[in-house]
Amino acid sequence: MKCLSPSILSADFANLGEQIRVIDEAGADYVHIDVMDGCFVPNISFAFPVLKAIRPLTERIFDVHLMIEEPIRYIDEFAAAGADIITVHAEACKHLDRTIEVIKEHDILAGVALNPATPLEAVEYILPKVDMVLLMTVNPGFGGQSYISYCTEKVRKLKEMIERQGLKTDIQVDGGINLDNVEMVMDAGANIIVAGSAVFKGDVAQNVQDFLTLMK
Ligand SMILES: O=C(CO)[C@@H](O)[C@H](O)COP(=O)(O)O
Ligand SMILES: [Fe+2]
Repeated sequence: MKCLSPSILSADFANLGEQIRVIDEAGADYVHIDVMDGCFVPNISFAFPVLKAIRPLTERIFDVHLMIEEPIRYIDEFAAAGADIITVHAEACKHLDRTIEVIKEHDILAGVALNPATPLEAVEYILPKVDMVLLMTVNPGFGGQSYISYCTEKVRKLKEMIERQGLKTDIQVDGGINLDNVEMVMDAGANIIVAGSAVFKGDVAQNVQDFLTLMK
């Protein structure tokens, strides 16, 4: 199944509720929520109060990407705030397996994210326990950056690793995805597409529809 997950990091925060309504009505499957702590990444975004405020506005899947050190400390709160998927960075967890177990205790989906330069071996043993692997295709921390080209090969290799293990794990790509490269990453094996600036710059509803057309 292919899904579009617009990243609200690039939304107009003064009109966040309205922008969520627009992506929902235009047919976006997920809402990608980037949480940054100023420690794991050199930027700070938002957390529980924002999730709680927007949760009643849409029934779309809340796809929460935690760019925070030791996320195990906050899983319960993100689950209570309405997350449907919680993705943690392998690089940020001292005990990745335990962190995934804690997410699963909430009966929600668990994802593991890797920075561009982190080898795929970091997820090899945890793959059977996770629902999704998020491959960062830019260095995490900011929207609006350019896609790192070596990541296409990484998506392909991850797809092979998943198939070798007989799994159907989702592959999410995140960073620098636009209408010009979305087909390339899907051909490589990605099926959950995050797009921030490419959705929220210009006509948001039209951008969502254009992505969905290419993703059919
Ligand atoms: O996690 C992140 C950045 O750290 C992303 O989700 C970005 O928010 C994607 O934005 P674009 O690269 O699509 O503009
Ligand atoms: Fe993200």
